[in-house]
Amino acid sequence: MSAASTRRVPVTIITGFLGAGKTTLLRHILQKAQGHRIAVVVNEFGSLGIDGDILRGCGIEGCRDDDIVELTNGCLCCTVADDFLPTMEALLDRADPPEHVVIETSGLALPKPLLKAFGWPTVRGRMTVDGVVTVLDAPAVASGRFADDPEAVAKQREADPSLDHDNPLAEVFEDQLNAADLIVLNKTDLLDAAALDAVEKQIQKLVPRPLQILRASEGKVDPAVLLGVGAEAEADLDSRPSHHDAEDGDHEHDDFESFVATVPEQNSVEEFLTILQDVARKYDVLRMKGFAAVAGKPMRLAVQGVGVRFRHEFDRPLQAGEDRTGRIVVIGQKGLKEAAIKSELAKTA
Ligand SMILES: Nc1nc2c(ncn2[C@@H]2O[C@H](COP(=O)(O)OP(=O)(O)OP(=O)(O)O)[C@@H](O)[C@H]2O)c(=O)[nH]1
Repeated sequence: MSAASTRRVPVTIITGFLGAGKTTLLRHILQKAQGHRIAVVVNEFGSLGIDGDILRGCGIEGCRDDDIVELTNGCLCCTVADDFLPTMEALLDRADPPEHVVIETSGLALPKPLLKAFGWPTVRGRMTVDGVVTVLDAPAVASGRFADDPEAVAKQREADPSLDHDNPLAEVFEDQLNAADLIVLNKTDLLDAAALDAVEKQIQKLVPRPLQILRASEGKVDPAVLLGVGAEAEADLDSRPSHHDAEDGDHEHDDFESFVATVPEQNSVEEFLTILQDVARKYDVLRMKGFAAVAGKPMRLAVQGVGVRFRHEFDRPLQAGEDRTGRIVVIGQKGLKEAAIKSELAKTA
């Protein structure tokens, strides 16, 4: 057997909480890594296939549509055997298999079950996990979004000693940190130097072993660093503790909820953004993303919200006769008030 045929295809897993900047980072890598055959596997929670759309729309030369595979049938960490492994095998069995595979997990995925999948006989020996890259939203970490409230935890423990978190966000955050080979501290543009130093110290304390932390804005990290970690992470599972080790990765994400809300054609971008921000604030929404039409505008408006911080752009022309009803994915913690949010988004200002 030749050296080329025994070479294992390196895989990079990009994880990180909802809205941390995974797709932005991936897009940057694809733009900078021209000339390399990279296949991308995207998994979203509560999907309208938006991330796939964004990546396909990147206009990168040599990046073919079939190099971007979307897995929308639930969260990767729960659908490993049904969806994920067959997808990996199909990539490997292509006439021109990729040189590198990058997987963007959903923001709520626990990376460990995915890592374990690389020990399955059908892919073991053909692929290796080059590294798990965990993207962090620096201002969200700084604001304590993922930290437990110690008093609430103590109270909960009194009631049920088997519980160790009052904040499901903290649990996902820790699992994603514990699995990391490399951390990208993203959105550095939104914090000053002192706050960044403090966040970095906080993260160093939380990780189970010393890790390199790369600071980034708009996911701008050198692909050569990101895609050449050489960690062989699948062979090193024990040093990556997970809150769900005892459950053998069986994690139903029942701490979080998501739905798609339809929105009518809007009168103006500004008014629409105000509605979205109000809804995010009032109902503690974690993530919103989707599309809408605006009166008099021939282009589709794409909106992205992480908490109350929103961005928007007109991303593509709306076709003649295309439905001008918009659709927004809304994600939050369990108990999200779906009916109330849908009714607020069904109105225009
Ligand atoms: N200010 C600022 N915004 C950023 C940065 N990186 C990403 N964003 C914005 O943050 C939002 C979320 O970015 P995404 O790349 O979609 O995040 P994600 O982690 O892929 O999100 P999910 O797939 O929903 O979990 C978008 O509006 C981005 O434009 C950054 O460095 N600074």
